[in-house]
Amino acid sequence: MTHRSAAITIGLSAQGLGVRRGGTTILSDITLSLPATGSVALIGPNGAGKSTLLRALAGLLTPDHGTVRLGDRPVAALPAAERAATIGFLPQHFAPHWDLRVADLVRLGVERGGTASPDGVAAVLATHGLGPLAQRRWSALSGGERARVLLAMVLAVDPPVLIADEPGASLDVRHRIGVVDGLARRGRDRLCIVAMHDLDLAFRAFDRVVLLAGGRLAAAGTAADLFHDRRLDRAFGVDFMRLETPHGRLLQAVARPDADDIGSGRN
Ligand SMILES: Nc1ncnc2c1ncn2[C@@H]1O[C@H](COP(=O)(O)OP(=O)(O)OP(=O)(O)O)[C@@H](O)[C@H]1O
Repeated sequence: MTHRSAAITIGLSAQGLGVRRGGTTILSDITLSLPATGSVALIGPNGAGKSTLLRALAGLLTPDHGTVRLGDRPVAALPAAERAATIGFLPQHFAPHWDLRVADLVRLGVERGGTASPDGVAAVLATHGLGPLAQRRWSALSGGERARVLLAMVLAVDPPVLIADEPGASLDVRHRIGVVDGLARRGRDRLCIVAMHDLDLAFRAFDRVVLLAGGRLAAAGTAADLFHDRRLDRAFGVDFMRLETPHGRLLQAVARPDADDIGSGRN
């Protein structure tokens, strides 16, 4: 039985989402509707609530208020197997229980996707340029190599909805562009939501941008529209110079004269 064909025709939405942890409000009144296909960059300053929102959208965290729905079905009510086949989640931090070899980790992903042949594993390794690392154990990988293995495992399932939390954070510039561009391209026939700090990549590669600030939805819209929105400057506490080039949109951040001196540790 496959859930993919049913899920791909429906979007993901949140109504009145609120999350509190340790007596603190982390997310407040988030209402958001995302289509069945498209690439969505989730941006916002440190601590804005991006990871928390992604985990709530993936059904990995139970909100204190509101509901997340896949189409018209609450994500919380989906059987675990159906949710896992429908919503892929790429966490910011991951450690496997066992110190497995790369090929075995990829096999786990391929098996979850329902194609457990050795060819399937080899193809996934080749697609992600992981052939040379196939026999390496997880503990012997660099941070960036681990991120690429994790991505290969999740993409092997080929879920109709993919949620990724800063997948490019530990990657060098070539791999970051390759991975994040690849995720954005999934938006042509899937829904792909990616939290990221690289604003240039967000505005160049993604259809839509969602801006979080202080646990609230500060703005959401097409990348073209939001690029010019001054709420960006307010959310990040800087002034952006906006450059539109043949290669994409670029934001050059300029510190405000009255800004706190974050690097000194005195703020
Ligand atoms: N279990 C918890 N208890 C208390 N506070 C928490 C808990 N989990 C997260 N927070 C706080 O909630 C806020 C949002 O965290 P979250 O990780 O969602 O932000 P983020 O936008 O992903 O940040 P970053 O860009 O730094 O990764 C932070 O201030 C964080 O310290």
